[in-house]
Amino acid sequence: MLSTFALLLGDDMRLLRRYGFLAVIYGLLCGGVIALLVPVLTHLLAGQVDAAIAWVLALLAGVAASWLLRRHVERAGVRVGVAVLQSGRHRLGERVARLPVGWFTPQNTARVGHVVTDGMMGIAQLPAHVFTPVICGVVTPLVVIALLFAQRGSLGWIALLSLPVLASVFVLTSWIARRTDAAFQRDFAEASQRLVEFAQAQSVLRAFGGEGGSTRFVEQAVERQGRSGLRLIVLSSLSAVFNVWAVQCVFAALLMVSAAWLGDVLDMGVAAGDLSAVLVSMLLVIRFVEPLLEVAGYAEVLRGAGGQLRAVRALFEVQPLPEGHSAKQPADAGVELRDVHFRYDADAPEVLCGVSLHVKPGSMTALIGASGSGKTTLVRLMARFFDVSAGAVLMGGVDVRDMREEDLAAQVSQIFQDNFLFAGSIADNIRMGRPDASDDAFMQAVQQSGVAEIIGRLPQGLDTPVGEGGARLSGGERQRIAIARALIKDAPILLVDEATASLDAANQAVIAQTLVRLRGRRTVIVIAHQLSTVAMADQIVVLEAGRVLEQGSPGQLLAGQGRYAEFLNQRAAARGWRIAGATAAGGSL
Ligand SMILES: Nc1ncnc2c1ncn2[C@@H]1O[C@H](COP(=O)(O)OP(=O)(O)OP(=O)(O)O)[C@@H](O)[C@H]1O
Repeated sequence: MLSTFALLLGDDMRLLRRYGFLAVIYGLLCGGVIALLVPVLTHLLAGQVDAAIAWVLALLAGVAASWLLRRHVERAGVRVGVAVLQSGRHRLGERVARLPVGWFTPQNTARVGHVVTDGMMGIAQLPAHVFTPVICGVVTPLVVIALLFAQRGSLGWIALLSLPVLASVFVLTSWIARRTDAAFQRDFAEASQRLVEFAQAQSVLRAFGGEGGSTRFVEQAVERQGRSGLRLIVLSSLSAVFNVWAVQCVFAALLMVSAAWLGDVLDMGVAAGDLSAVLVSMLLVIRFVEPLLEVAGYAEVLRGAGGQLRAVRALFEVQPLPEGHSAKQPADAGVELRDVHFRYDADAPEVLCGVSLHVKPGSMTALIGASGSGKTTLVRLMARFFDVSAGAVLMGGVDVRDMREEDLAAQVSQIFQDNFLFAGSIADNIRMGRPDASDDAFMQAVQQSGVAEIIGRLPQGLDTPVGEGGARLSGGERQRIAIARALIKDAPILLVDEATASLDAANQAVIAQTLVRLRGRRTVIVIAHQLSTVAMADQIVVLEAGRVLEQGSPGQLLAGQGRYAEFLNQRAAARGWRIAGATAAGGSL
């Protein structure tokens, strides 16, 4: 717990240390106030009112001091909370910003969102609202134990020995509840995923009358979530009951010993002084148990907080890509892959198995291959979304792992399928490609990308807000803005995923024109889906199951009568089946 706070707070950890120190002092002071009750009660029970007055005054001073200190503790706790929300979020943000781009899957992005919002808020509230009663609930009983020892050894021993027993019970119950909670969170996430999937797939389900199967999956997931939710409720309430019950057992044991002592005093007619000692001890027993009951009540909250802290810690534990520090600049806009191997996870199969490739500066390379052959992975490695498992990716002769992030970013621009837009205006999103671009360069990118046609239709033109993630625009419009952003960046190497699935015919044409325009002026590496694109490439690379099957100019590959030629022949044979007007040059792969 503390180590996660240290990760979040950094230098501000001193605030937590100060808060902890004050909370311990406050717990000791509360114990001190209880200690003052002993002489007050002893004198009052003995009828020595005058002697009691000084102690009563000391007691009142102690109560006032602890009230004042409590305010300080609370303020210190709030300061820690504010530091968690400010520097903690900042530190987490810095960490997340250094993670590999490829790590940002929808699942991981949702994780970050959850941690930064609910998780951090929950953690920020811990010091002020949870830690203070818990720290006092541990420190104050320690003082009371010393007082009990002074009153009667047996009571002191029972109280002292009860602490490790209670700690074990709390740890055991929270371990059981934590395991059940983990199962519930897993089933909850799965049920939510199924429900979202079900909602998103409505058009398909209704068109194909396939609701039955999908509803069954949703129902099964919701049923599983219901079962694990019920188990969690039962076990967590049982844990809470068991914790309180354990404290009550300690209370019962202390009361029994006190009652036996009282019986001895009454039976044996010992001096009245002993009777007041028994009564004072009984009061101490009550003051010993009270804070422990409070701690038992917080066990569930602490367990929940533990989950949030673990989620934060897990984010800090994701390893960022090592930073490159070489000041060596790429010699040209060439790209080279040297015997590249890659797997997404250590225990996953290899997705790329020894790919070697040389892309000349200013040339155009078309990557083609069946779905899953590794085309997207290959261009992701060029943009250093991940690092290769073995081999090397070089830009202008420099290994991308040695390049500073800004140098690599300046070298490469991308037009991929999952283009993200920020919640600014269309102009903001385009200018992001190169904030210092001239107005001429900006307008050129707007024209060339087809954005001019979009803004002509919108009353606010370039100032139209795109909404969160570009939600107010169509997929095609988002794509054009992303193309404009890539064009304005003017990086020497352009990586393009010509994914036809997400492009309408007009946008396909925009991409095609962009490629034609840039051919020979920039190094273009394109995951090609259009035959026209493949035909104009200087080099075609055919991938199959993570290996380069064929590589060469369109003419060479055709002459080689390999997979590419086979594919073109199949296309030619099938052309008779195609709707009039579709030519090889206009078909899609
Ligand atoms: N983020 C990921 N985590 C784990 N495996 C992945 C991930 N992305 C892709 N893969 C796997 O890597 C392999 C290659 O995928 P890749 O997307 O590179 O192929 P592709 O040729 O681009 O396919 P497509 O044309 O369908 O986009 C596939 O088996 C895929 O399941």
